[in-house]
Amino acid sequence: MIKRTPMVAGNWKMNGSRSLVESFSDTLNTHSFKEVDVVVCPPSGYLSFFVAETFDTGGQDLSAQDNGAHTGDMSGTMLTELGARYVIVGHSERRENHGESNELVADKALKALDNKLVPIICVGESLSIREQNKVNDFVGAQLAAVFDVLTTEQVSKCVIAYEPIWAIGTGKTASPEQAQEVHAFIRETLAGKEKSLAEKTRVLYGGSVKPDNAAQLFAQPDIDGGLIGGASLKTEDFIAICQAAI
Ligand SMILES: O=C(CO)COP(=O)(O)O
Repeated sequence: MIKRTPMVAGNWKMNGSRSLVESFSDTLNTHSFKEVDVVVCPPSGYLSFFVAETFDTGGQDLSAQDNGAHTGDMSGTMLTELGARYVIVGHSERRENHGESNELVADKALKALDNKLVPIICVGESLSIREQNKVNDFVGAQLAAVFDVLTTEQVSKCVIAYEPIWAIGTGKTASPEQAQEVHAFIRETLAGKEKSLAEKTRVLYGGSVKPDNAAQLFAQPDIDGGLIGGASLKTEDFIAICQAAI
């Protein structure tokens, strides 16, 4: 049985400030996170202001292209040069607000790997999909698109994040049982490709994770940590969530 190191990643979305980056770095660096991998994903313009000693940084998106006439986009190489080790791909806000398809998300994951970045691939359903009892079909299709582009070996280098859209920023967390059910499905899907892939791959939960619900969620057998939005902007809350993952 392979032991997976838990992971907590903060997604600042389009929030924060230079002074928050500085105070965040100072406080986080006084903690040693030995048994949990801690990642902060700020808006990319802030990446180089981080002094990250006890944690890593990541981008929130990258282009599927290497360079060229793509105004406003950021390449994997650029993120790497700014010190990022991870990058979120396929967040539901990008899928919805920027029309990103399952196929484009898979291409972005591949581009991240090409640039030695660890992709955190987000999947998750809307409330209407859940109400139609189609969660597994929907999440299964999102994962299938990844397997169309990435080899099993490449998927083993990724992190998956299950983020039900109805739980993002709503204060409506999935219950530990609801989250575990989908995490188990994701792990079965990975096992369908290769047993060791399911054992190795970290699957995070995201959606209204707070210090008071994190421990219960992270205690589920198939939940390896969290992708945190709002609470990742409050240093003490974020640290408490990181500690709940150990
Ligand atoms: O979207 C999320 C992280 O990527 C979750 O956001 P909240 O934690 O604010 O619900």
